[in-house]
Amino acid sequence: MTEFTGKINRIVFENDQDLYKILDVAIIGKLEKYDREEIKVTGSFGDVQVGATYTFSGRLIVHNKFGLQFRCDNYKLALPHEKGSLINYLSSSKFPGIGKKAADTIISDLGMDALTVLKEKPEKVRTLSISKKQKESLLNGVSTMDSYSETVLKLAQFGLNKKVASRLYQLYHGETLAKLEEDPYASIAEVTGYAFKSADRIGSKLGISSNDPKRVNGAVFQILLDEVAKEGNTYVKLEQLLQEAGKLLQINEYDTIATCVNNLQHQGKVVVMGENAALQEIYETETDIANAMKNLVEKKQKSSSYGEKDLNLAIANAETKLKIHYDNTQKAAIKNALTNPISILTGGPGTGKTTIINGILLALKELAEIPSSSLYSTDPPFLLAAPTGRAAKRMKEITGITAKTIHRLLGLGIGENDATDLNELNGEILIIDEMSMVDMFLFRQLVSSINETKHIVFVGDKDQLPSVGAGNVFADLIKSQAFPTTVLKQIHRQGDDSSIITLAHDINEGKNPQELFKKTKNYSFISCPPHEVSHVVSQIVQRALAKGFDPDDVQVLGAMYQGDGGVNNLNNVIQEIINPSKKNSKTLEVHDEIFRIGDRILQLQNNPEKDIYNGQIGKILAIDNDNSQKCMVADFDDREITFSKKDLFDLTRAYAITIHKAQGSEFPLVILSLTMQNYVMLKRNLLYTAVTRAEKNLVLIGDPRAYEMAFNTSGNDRQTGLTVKLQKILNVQDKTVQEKDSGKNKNEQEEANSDVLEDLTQDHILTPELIYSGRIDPMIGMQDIKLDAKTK
Ligand SMILES: Nc1ncnc2c1ncn2[C@@H]1O[C@H](COP(=O)(O)OP(=O)(O)OP(=O)(O)O)[C@@H](O)[C@H]1O
Repeated sequence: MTEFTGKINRIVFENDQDLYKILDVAIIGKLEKYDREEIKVTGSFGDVQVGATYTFSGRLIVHNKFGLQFRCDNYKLALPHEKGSLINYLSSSKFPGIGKKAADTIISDLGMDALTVLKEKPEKVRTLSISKKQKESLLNGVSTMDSYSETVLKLAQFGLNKKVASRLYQLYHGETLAKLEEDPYASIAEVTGYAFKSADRIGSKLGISSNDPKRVNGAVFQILLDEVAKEGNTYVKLEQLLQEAGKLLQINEYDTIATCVNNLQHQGKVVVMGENAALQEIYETETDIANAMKNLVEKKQKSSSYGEKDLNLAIANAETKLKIHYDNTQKAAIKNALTNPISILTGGPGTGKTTIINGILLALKELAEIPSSSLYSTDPPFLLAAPTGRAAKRMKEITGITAKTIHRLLGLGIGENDATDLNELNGEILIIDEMSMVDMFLFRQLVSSINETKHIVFVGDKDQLPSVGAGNVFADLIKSQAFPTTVLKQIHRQGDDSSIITLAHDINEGKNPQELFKKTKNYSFISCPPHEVSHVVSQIVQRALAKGFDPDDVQVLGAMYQGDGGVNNLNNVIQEIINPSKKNSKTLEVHDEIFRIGDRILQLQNNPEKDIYNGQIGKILAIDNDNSQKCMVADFDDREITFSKKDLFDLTRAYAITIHKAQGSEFPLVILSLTMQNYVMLKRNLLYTAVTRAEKNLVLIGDPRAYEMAFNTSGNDRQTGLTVKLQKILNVQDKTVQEKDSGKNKNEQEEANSDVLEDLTQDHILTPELIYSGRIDPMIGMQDIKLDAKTK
């Protein structure tokens, strides 16, 4: 470790995302083994000031391109040592309101160590004969004197790693320690990696007691957050919340926990509705969606209504153009789309969803007399979008009309755009495909960006796995019965691949389980124990390649990353077969994974800037180890995308991927592995989603019991509140009553609607009094636990 003092001449590079900076520093005194006057210093820095002097510790390194640099691990502000400089520093912009005279007073009263003294004993400020405002300014300046290294060191003593400490610093700057010492639990979820366990390490060092409200609040908050992030649920049963919080806190004072739930409610962080509790933000997301949907439905009057005769004629013309005959359900779907402001289309593979989208567009073009020139322009009146690039591409291929990812359509995450600056959506029609993949947050942004669209059609397969992000929007929209919905059941796809489709529909309907284990032309089952999965997979892959399959067409799917038969291990095995290491070939190593040129890769996060999305598959074209900003180039759907070293954390190899990541993609040959190691995940919608990824061939391997279990366990059971909110706000139940009681006048009806709105925002929030008045018993379900403890 070397140390030197220097003055920052300028900040050459800084990054908004983290604290990494490159500084141009003039050396004061000497830096060992370096004889020039200036040096580039790199590392993580807080709010360092140009012109200020710091002591840097670290080591000299040789950068491939830029030569000798100083990599700084730790640094400290070097306070001015002689009076003139200290006066200049105190009267600088860092301490607004303090001039040379006040600076002189401070030094005369507290000496040359004034700043250190004030940092350690801020109360000494009282002894100074300067104004109140100047005292405040002085203490402010002192508290934010760069303390990044100090903060990281202190947080390391609390067991926080540098990454988390840096993220906290980025948020709170010089006040990080003060914030955490005041309430370590209040920052849970503010930065990635800082959860209850981290907060609790600080809490216990600070001597915060186990039932301290701050600690209890933190645990309650953590349980609610986990429920959203891990389970995708938008609320938790109060009983479960109290139990789990008790477990996390290791206390059984459930009334204390209930009081804290109420306090969080008063603070506007949690909402209690009946016997459930939700994070305020999540509750509001669902409420916003319900409100936006209501507004869209109310624009009904503005949506064009076409006569039955014209509709039939337009559909018949579309049939002629496409050379098909729509069955009656398909025709009903097209009519639904063209006569309602919002409609829904759901169906399994091969039921004709894409063919119907085409029909809707062809018929609408004729009915609304849209000229072809505007239809095929870059800004068409028909807005087509899907959550993945792949699905958008398919829509475009089939309809010929521009289709975008939802992110692109909204301009989300691109450039400076934030949630308040989204594109306004206007057009004759908006069609969203692969709706099951859209989570509640993206959906809220989508529906709140719609300005004038006469028709909106949501298309998808409600029985697929729900979105990766929280909520179960598509299923909830359908369940609410608030929108005309067509459920397609008839399979239209014919040919070699149809046995897989029949199997998929059987799985979905829970019919004919024996079909899973049959050997057909398109699919077969191979039974093997978990420790043999990787061997069997490698045999099948080799056989498929020998039979002439293109390596890009072979996709292995699993349920989990870890374990012998997990996706990570399978990637190692298949990479060695499909893309083995060659002498002198360039490789990149990230997180124990080796990437080679030619590797198939998977993007793990949405990256609207690069226009690549979670679940998208690409192929590595080039690797440059010496260029950290452009270390990899990969092909994603015929576009060359450049990756920096940091971007690589969002990539993994894609020879084997999880079923969740495969949503929205299809492959000619799918090899699916399921064993009882995947116990917790074995649900029908997982198996159904996996099987429907296979276009032509499917090999099922693993434990037959695992397949049976998945077959017999219903899925799509997220706890969400959207259905009820939609039904209330759109008065779904009352609609039937209204039909019977059509005598009700308009004013009465409007009154009823406004009651519902009120009910949605007010009545569902339980006050603490209500909890204690017996509607919610904070001890619900706890009796058993106590009993258990006693019997033990
Ligand atoms: N009414 C019909 N008559 C004849 N063929 C049809 C009809 N409807 C759909 N098809 C054909 O069935 C096949 C599947 O249709 P389509 O691709 O639209 O289904 P999908 O629901 O979008 O399926 P997937 O989700 O698997 O892509 C296509 O080849 C399509 O041309």
